[in-house]
Order: sequence, then C-alpha cells, then structure tokens
Amino acid sequence: MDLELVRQVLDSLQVGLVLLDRAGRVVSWNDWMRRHSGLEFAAVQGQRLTELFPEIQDGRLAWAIDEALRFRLSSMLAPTLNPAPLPIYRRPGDRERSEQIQQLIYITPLQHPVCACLIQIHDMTAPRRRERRLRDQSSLLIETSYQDPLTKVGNRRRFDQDLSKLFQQARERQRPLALLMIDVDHFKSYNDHFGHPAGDACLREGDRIARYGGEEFVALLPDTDQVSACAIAERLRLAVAQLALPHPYTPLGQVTVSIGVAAMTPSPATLCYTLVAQADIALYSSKDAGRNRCLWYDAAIGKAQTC
Ligand SMILES: Nc1nc2c(ncn2[C@@H]2O[C@H](COP(=O)(O)OP(=O)(O)OP(=O)(O)O)[C@@H](O)[C@H]2O)c(=O)[nH]1
Repeated sequence: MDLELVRQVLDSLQVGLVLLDRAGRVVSWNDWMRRHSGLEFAAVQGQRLTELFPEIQDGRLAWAIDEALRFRLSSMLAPTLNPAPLPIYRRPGDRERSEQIQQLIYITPLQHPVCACLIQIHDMTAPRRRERRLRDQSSLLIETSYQDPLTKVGNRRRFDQDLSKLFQQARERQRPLALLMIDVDHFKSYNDHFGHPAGDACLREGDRIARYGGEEFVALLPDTDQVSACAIAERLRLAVAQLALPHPYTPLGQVTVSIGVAAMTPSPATLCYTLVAQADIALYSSKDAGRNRCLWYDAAIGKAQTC
C-alpha cells in the first residue's frame, strides 16, 4: 500500500494514534491527536509523553508504556479508574472548563526496527455520559417503585421488604419490634361527602409511614416495646386530630384515625405475618370499640387492650 494512503487513513481515524520508539519517544502522532491536544506533530516528535504531559508521570499510563517497552506487555486503561489521563479536549472551549475527553487507552508493543509501541486513545465521553444518565434513571425508577404515588410515603412493597428485614434483625438481636396499623375512620363517607379528590388530599396528610392499602397505613418501629409503641400511636392519633380536617360523619366532626398496635421480640419460630395479624386484630378492636383510639394486642390473653 502506498505510504500517502496509509497516512491519509491514519489521519482520518476517529481515534488517537501515537507511535513510540524503543526509548519511548514519539515517532508518529495522527491528526486526531493534533486536533484534541492542540499540539502539532512537529512539536511532539522525538519527545517522551511524560515530557509532553508531566501530569502522567506517576500514573498508570506511564507505567503501562514502560511495561510495553521493557517487557512487551499489552494493557488496556479503562476510564473507570482514571477517566482522563491525558490533557486532551473535544472542543477548544473545553480546555478552559477542564472538561477533558474521557479516555479508553490501549497500549500495544510492536515488533518493528523503529516503532516499539502503539497507543490508541478512544473518546468515551458520550458513552460514559449516557451510562451515567441510565444509571440515574434506573435508581430513580427503583426509588419510585417503592413509593406510593398519591401520598409519597412508602408503598406495600416497601413495607413487605422492611418488615422481613427488620423482623429478622429483631430476631437476631433479640430486640422488640413494634407495628402500628392506622386506619382513617369513616373514610367511605368522607369520600362520599367531599368527593374522591378531597379524600386523596386527606390521605396525603400522613407521613413517616407506609401505605398498606386504601386508607390503611402502617409504621414499623424497631427497638420499640409495646409501652413505647402505644405512646407513639397515641401521639400519632392526637396529631391527626390536631390537623382538624372537617368530617361531618364522625362524632368530633373531624377526621380521626384508629390504630392497632402489636409488639414482640421474635422467637426463632415466629413468622413476621404474626405481627401483622396481631396489629390487624388490635385495629379492628379499636374500630369496634368506637374508633378514634389506640388498642394493642395482648398475646398473653389473645385479645386487644386499650393503650
Ligand atoms: N379518595 C380515596 N379513597 C380511597 C382510596 N383508597 C381507598 N379509598 C376509600 O376508602 C374507603 C374505605 O372504606 P371502608 O374500609 O369501608 O371503611 P371506612 O368508611 O373508612 O370506615 P371504617 O374504616 O370502619 O371507619 C372506601 O370508600 C375506598 O373507596 C384512595 O386512594 N383515595
């Protein structure tokens, strides 16, 4: 092949090419390198890369070039560890902003009387940016998949996962775990009276909790025994009452909640669903007892008691 054609091909490649002699001095430097480094071939010819770019002196690139020249070892420097070893830029303005090209570099030893090493530099800036955008999007999706879209608190999926994790932790550490099950009183008539959108707005007033389903919410309280859980439930019930959201069909004329409490230090044989079942019994006992109150499940007698 004629040399002029080889030169034209090398200068047209969308990849940086540098050829070094046995002493590591630049023998060839294609047009891609000229454009992105701002250095003409005449200015770099016969110089070592470490002289041209002192910043690479103690880095992996200088070390990999040395390995290729001394031991004929090939290397690949991925942009994950050091994304931009060489001060090369896509556009002239990028230099001022220090936005270097993100580089994937191959270092290959050559068997040739003059040229001992070939360096190829690929521009990974766009793929890396795309990768980062995809990663951000996927973490946002994961986050959203655990969130209730209406109330923005955790959803049932979040609760199920937290429950099994916290229950196992409580069992291993032999610490108590409490569960509050909270249900808005007479919510059907609230919806009927104010309309579904107002019902939605009312549900959005909750926080610190997960939505178990419909107008039922749950709160998992690690390291909390029954006495403390009842105190928290009572504070929560009063906090809802203090919101003073009007509701014409409750005795107080405002939105109230009923809360069922269960707490246990799990034994090896206990299943986490037992805690849920106990809180559920306590919640329905609160409803039966007249609503707007907190009851806890007393396993010793198999019945719910007032907090
Ligand atoms: N606005 C709105 N309403 C909901 C939503 N999810 C469930 N509901 C309503 O919540 C109501 C729940 O009613 P029930 O479980 O029968 O009980 P209740 O009227 O709250 O009465 P008690 O719980 O016995 O005090 C139903 O009318 C559901 O339609 C929601 O996302 N938005």
